[in-house]
This record gives sequence, C-alpha cells and structure tokens, in this order.
Amino acid sequence: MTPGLIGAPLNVAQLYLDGVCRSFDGFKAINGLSLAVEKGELRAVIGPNGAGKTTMMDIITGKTRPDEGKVVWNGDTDLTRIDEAGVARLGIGRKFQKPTVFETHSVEDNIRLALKAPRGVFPVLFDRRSAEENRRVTEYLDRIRLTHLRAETAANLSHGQKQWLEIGMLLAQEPQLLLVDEPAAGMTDAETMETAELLKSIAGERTVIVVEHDMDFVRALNCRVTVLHQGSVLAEGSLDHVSAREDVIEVYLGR
Ligand SMILES: Nc1ncnc2c1ncn2[C@@H]1O[C@H](COP(=O)(O)OP(=O)(O)OP(=O)(O)O)[C@@H](O)[C@H]1O
Repeated sequence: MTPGLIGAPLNVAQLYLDGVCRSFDGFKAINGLSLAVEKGELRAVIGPNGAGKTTMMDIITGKTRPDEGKVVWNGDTDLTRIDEAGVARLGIGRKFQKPTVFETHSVEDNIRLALKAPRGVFPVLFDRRSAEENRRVTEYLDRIRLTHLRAETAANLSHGQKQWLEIGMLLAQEPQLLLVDEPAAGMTDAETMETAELLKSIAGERTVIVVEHDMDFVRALNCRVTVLHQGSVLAEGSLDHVSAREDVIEVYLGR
C-alpha cells in the first residue's frame, strides 16, 4: 500500500492541515493549526516572529513530526506518516530563505542539475533526451528571466538573481506545491516586485505557499493571506481584510 494513504479521494483542498499540534519542551509552537489550500492557489503566510511559520513548513515537508493532527495531501494521503524524501517525491518542494545555488556552476548548469529525471524507462535515444532537457532548461530560464545570464557563473549573480535561480531549480523538479520561505528578504524594491510577479506566474499551474514579512511584497502577491499567531490561524482573507483587524494589528502589523 502507498505510504500514508488514508482513504478515497474526497475532492477537497490539495493541502489540508487538520488540528496540528507540536510542542518543543512543553512549549506549543503549533497549537491546533487548521488550514486548507486549494490546488493552484497562491497563499501568503504572515505572522510575528515565533508564530510557528517555519515549524508549519517543517511539518508539511516531513522534517518535523506533529504530536497531533493530520496533514492531508490531495484528499487521500496523510503526510505526517511519510518521511522527508517521500514527501518530496509526492511533489512538494521547498525553498529556504538563503539561496543555495551551485556557485561555481553556470546559471544554465544549475537548472540542468536540478531537472527531474525522466520518468519510466530510460529513453533509448540519448539525443532525444538531451533535446527535451534543453527545451526544459530554456523554458525555466525564460520563466525566471535569466536567459540573458545563462552562461554566467552563479557566484556573479546578485542576491535577487540567486533567489530566482533557486526558484528555477525548484521548478525544474516539477513540484505540485512550492513552499517558499521569505524570498524577498535582502532584495531591492525592484527585485521584490519581480519576485512577486514570478510567483504569481507560477501559481495556477502549481500551488505556492509563501512565508513573508515584507508587506509590500505580500500586497503585490495579491492573494489570500493567512495570519499565524501562537501556532494557530488568527485571521485569513485578503490583505486588506486581515490588516484591518484589531487583533492582527495588535500582534503583528502594529509593532
Ligand atoms: N527544534 C526546536 N526546538 C525548540 N524550539 C523550537 C524548535 N523549532 C521551533 N521552536 C520554537 O517554536 C516557536 C515557533 O518557531 P518558528 O521558527 O516556527 O516561528 P516563525 O513564525 O517561523 O518565526 P520567524 O518569523 O522568526 O522565522 C519559537 O518559539 C521557536 O523558538
């Protein structure tokens, strides 16, 4: 049986966290967290330091096990029963805050190295495989707007360009869900806005969850926002909706 399989598909959210709890030394970092994200949705997760955003990502990706609750993927699989590698194989990719590109390789080779291996039997004709590889590398370079720098050594890229390259490397693995941790941190204003456009262009065909503190960036994403506080959802809705709430202003925005 497929690991983590918990029943028939229910045609519900692509990702559904149901009453998730996780304590560290008696401290409830995640406390009854429930959250649903639709397929193809772009979702921003905000909240004060220590709200549990990173721990939530760790639980979704199988890095941290919850003490209670379920993380239901595509209505039929409980991710909490699957290890980190298994979760990645299901099509859940993660980008950490700090870019981790291969500095001594070219931009193009970074994408090439990240490409998901062809499925099924190894293609008999090597030429055909490399043509398909080239097509995909070109597609991802275009998507992250680094085509003009494809031969450049990654070490020479700006911080923002390295972040885009890593997003391209994540795309090359063709995940269904991308978890992106503070992509705008350390970026110029122009890079921040371009990053918002990039993530908006990825959503739709893939689901994207972004954790971010930069409110200009979150506004530019123009998506549903979840506010986490003390390990659970404090508010959810448009940025205008959540940022008008007194409790959100008090715990986060009004700092
Ligand atoms: N492995 C761990 N051991 C002990 N405590 C932990 C561990 N991981 C997280 N915590 C605690 O859980 C709480 C939630 O942390 P988490 O990093 O998830 O918050 P966050 O919302 O991502 O914060 P930030 O915005 O600062 O990144 C914090 O109080 C943190 O100290």
